[in-house]
Amino acid sequence: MNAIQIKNVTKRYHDVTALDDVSFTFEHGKIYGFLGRNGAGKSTLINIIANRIFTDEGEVLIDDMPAKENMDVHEKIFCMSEEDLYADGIKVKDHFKWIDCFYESFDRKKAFEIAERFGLNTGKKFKQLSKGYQSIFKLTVAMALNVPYVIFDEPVLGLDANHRELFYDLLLREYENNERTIIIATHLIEEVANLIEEVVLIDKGKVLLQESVENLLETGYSVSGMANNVDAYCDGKNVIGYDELGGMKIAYVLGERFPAPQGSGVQLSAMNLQKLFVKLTEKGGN
Ligand SMILES: Nc1ncnc2c1ncn2[C@@H]1O[C@H](COP(=O)(O)OP(=O)(O)OP(=O)(O)O)[C@@H](O)[C@H]1O
Repeated sequence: MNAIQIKNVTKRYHDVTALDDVSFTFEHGKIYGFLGRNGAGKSTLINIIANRIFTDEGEVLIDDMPAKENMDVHEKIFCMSEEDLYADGIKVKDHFKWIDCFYESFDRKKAFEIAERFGLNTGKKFKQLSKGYQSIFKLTVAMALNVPYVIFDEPVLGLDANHRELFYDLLLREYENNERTIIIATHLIEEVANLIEEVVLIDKGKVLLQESVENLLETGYSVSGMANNVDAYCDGKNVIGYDELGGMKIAYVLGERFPAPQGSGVQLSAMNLQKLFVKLTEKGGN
């Protein structure tokens, strides 16, 4: 109950298997980072959850109801993505008016407040907005909808650094006031590292890892020093990757962090989320 369950979902495009028997759950009331390299299958899964495309095998359940062509489910979920679903010639404020007519859960007052925070001119037509402001408009709509499940597919494309920070800040505040499930698919991992509670990492159509950020950061660390010292310390440990420069080596390790013995010649440091992601998914893109 109260979750998005992905059950044995497979999706193929001709000879490409975009999703390969994927099963996991987005629980209610958490902020997720949905991560993966280019072509990993993120948008495919998001589009399936949002009912824009269908699975070849398996199904998606939202609050225990099949998501496929189900209006009751439709009202619980909103997906903000790069695709332009808004008519070019309509002013932002009129878009708000129309959305208000179609979505019971749309808070028009909040939409205008958010627009003002971003400096979005609601008197402009959609096509007159810059790329960044078109994204801001779509974010504003997503944030002003009081639905239990909100999915952002690459939400900050085209936003400058100030607007990206404002978006993360507003999202967190919104979440604190109104707990719901927020799923953010992004490549800007470090930017969302402080925002997200749990990571789902997808790689070549399969789930590679689902873990809380806290656990990940606790169990991931790097070991640096002369190559032979690093190798000696890492013997028997779960090393997920290396960087090497001259005789120096850095090993990236997952697991319990045992203090380096005196004289071992290695230094242990925390590993950030982006490094962890890069090392886990390093072996070839699509
Ligand atoms: N309409 C389509 N027709 C054919 N192949 C497709 C189609 N959509 C996606 N694919 C393929 O499915 C795989 C997964 O693509 P998807 O867009 O889901 O990845 P993604 O993780 O969202 O990538 P990115 O981060 O680059 O947006 C890729 O190999 C892609 O080329």
